[in-house]
Amino acid sequence: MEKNTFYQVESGDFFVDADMLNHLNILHGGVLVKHCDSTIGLLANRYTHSRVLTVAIKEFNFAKPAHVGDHISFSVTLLKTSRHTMTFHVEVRRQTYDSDPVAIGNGIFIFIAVNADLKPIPVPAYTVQDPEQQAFIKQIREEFAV
Ligand SMILES: CC(=O)SCCNC(=O)CCNC(=O)[C@H](O)C(C)(C)COP(=O)(O)OP(=O)(O)OC[C@H]1O[C@@H](n2cnc3c(N)ncnc32)[C@H](O)[C@@H]1OP(=O)(O)O
Repeated sequence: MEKNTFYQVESGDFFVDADMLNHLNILHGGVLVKHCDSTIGLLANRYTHSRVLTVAIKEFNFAKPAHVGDHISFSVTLLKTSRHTMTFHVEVRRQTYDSDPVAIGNGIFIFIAVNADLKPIPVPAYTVQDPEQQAFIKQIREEFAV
C-alpha cells in the first residue's frame, strides 16, 4: 500500500538557549508550546497551501524538563482532517551531544485553513492507506480521544 508522505514529519528543531528558561532554569513551557505551534503551523500551511490558524490546543503534556544546550526536536503526525480543520499530534524530544533522544512532551493541536479575511475554507481530504501508518494514527487517536 502506498505510504502517505505527509503523514509524519520531523521538523522545527532548536537548541535551548539561556533566554528560553524560566525561574527554575529549565525550558519555559510557553516557549516550548510556541515552538510546537509554529512548527505545526508551517506543516498545516504546507498541507493546505493556504493561511492557517491554531483553533485549539486540545492537550499538552510536559513529561520531562529540558536544559540549556539540549537539542529539541518535533515529530508531527497529521491524524485527521474535517471540512475546515487538521488535527495534529506532536511528540517532543530532547537530546544532548552524548545521549539518545528522550521524549519530553506531547500534545494535540488543531489548525483551521482560512482565507485572507481569516474565514474558514475547505481543507484537502486526508487519506492514509498504509496499514502501519493507519495503526499508529489509530493508537494515537485512541490514546488522546480525538
Ligand atoms: C499559529 C497561530 O498562532 S494562529 C493565532 C491563534 N489563533 C487565533 O487567533 C484564531 C482565533 N479564532 C478565530 O479567528 C475563529 O475562531 C476561527 C476562524 C478559527 C473559527 O471561526 P468560526 O467561523 O467561528 O468557526 P466555526 O465555529 O464555524 O468552526 C469552524 C471549524 O473549526 C472547528 N472548531 C472550532 N473551534 C474548535 C475547537 N475549539 N476545537 C476543535 N475544533 C474547533 C469546528 O468544528 C469547525 O470544523 P469544520 O467546519 O471542519 O466541521
